[in-house]
Amino acid sequence: MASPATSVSSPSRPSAPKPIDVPNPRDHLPHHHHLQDRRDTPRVRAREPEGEGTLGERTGAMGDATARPEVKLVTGDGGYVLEDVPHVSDYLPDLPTYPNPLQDNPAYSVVKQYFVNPDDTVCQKAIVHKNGPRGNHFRRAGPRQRVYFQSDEVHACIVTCGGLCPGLNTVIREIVCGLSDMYGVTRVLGIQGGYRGFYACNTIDLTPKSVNDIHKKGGTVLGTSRGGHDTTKIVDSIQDRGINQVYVIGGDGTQRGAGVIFEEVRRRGLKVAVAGIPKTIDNDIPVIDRSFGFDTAVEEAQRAINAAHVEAGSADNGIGVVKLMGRYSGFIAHYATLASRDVDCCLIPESPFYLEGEGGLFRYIEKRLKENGHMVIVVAEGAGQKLIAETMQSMGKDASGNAMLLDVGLWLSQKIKEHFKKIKTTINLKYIDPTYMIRAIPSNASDNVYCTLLAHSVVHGAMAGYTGFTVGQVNGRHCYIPFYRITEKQNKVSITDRMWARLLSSTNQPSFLSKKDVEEARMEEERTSKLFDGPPSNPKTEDKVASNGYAVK
Ligand SMILES: Nc1ncnc2c1ncn2[C@@H]1O[C@H](COP(=O)(O)OP(=O)(O)O)[C@@H](O)[C@H]1O
Ligand SMILES: O=P(O)(O)OC[C@H]1O[C@](O)(COP(=O)(O)O)[C@@H](O)[C@@H]1O
Ligand SMILES: [Mg+2]
Repeated sequence: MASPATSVSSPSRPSAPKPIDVPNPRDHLPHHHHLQDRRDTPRVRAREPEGEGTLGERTGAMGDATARPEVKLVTGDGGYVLEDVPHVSDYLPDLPTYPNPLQDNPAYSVVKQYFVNPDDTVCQKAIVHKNGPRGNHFRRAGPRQRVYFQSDEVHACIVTCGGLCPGLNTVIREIVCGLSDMYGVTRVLGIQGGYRGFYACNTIDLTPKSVNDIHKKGGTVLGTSRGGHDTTKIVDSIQDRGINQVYVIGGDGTQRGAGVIFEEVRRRGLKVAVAGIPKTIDNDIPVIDRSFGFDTAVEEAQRAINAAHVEAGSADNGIGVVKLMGRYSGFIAHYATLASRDVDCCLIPESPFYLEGEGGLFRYIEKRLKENGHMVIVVAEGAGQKLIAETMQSMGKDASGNAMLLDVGLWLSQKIKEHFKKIKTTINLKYIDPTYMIRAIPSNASDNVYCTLLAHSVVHGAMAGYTGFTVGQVNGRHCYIPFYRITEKQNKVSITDRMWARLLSSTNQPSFLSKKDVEEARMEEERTSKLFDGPPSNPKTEDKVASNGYAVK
């Protein structure tokens, strides 16, 4: 503890707000054959609300940790937009750089072009039209020729927050091993018990030896928690311990928290890279292709669905009900249903359903039992919450402010039983709730590889001095995405796209939607996809409230 803080210019804490220039991202790029060599000199602009003064005036406001994040844009020809991430040199302009030690690494020496071209960016929209705009891009992840940290200068820490997810330990392992193997970093601290662990728990030293086997275990060796995000105490702890790279593994709430930490770090003028690795079993983080652990969870869900199918098929009028995770987004239920082909009906939060009458769930169950003698229903935990709330009291919020859900599985099972009793038909209903079983397991092989790549990408980014970013795979390529971009909205199953139609056609279930519902869903998806795929919305002007009640910056 209490080793000298790594703040660069003003070690005393908290330091005075520093003016922040909006830099040209080329300033910290080592090569010269990049953006500026194009015929079009790109323009860098920071977004801000109209009529709120000049750039200079705005930068003063950034000295406040509660200031809204700045959008760093580079524009080019053909509607090209790079939505860039912050860099430590944005607010500490004279930092020295060092050659990347990877260039002397025997394992990597055979790679033809190991360092990524600093001009490389990854497009968010894979599908474009001949005359359409090239659209939004993110900075490509990967090792840079020059780094902003010397190996023996790095003191990294890793924290895991929020719910469990397969692959957490793999990411921890690969950050530790990546830092060590690729950059010769030996000081990595594990923060125990989530965000509050920065100020209320012990820390552990993480070494390649101590993390060697952890990827074979479920959960997180660091422990996790909800709530407890106290920005000042967290950044004090970072400063007091002399930490200069913070790796934060967690979902949307965690990434919001990391964004706030980054703002405070920048306000204090600390040479600290704050980097996120998105974690969510629900796959509800936008922009990225999918979140790690999702594949494993879908695979594990198959076991529950199989059991439900066997049980249902072995009884007269057998009905298997399986509840799967998915608080606000039904991806696990959706993909587990598509993968299984044994499911007759899948209910998710995005698609409201009803029980009684024509086109309702009961009629459909009656029909399936008549046709087939048994059926399987998969229900995401967040489905039908409005319906249930008509008869039950809401359960309030958890420590992070997430809504605690009413048990749709039990409720639905009960309702189905009551209905068939009423129409004097005997059924055999078995309810299977594998909720925590699908997330408390180690990641499968494919997720392990995915976690490894994400961990290496985030390490390269932090070593290169990028900060205030989350690493993510977009259209198959890894890139650095500003925090606000992945927290401004949640990824949801689109009930008006082909993937959901595939499910409807495979289960043959009713859509439960009227024409008006579909129209409304379309309009809503169009509205949010503009926010999602188009040029960034302005986080300074549009305050939103996240589903967990925190203000979205
Ligand atoms: N807007 C926010 N600002 C700061 N911290 C937040 C915010 N939202 C959530 N957090 C913190 O992030 C952590 C994890 O959030 P939670 O919603 O439980 O899980 P997840 O990150 O998986 O979504 C908690 O410690 C919570 O206090
Ligand atoms: O019981 P817990 O730990 O609060 O977790 C339950 C919730 O965690 C999740 O698995 C994922 O939530 P997070 O991504 O916020 O961690 C939800 O599907 C589920 O509702
Ligand atoms: Mg969450």
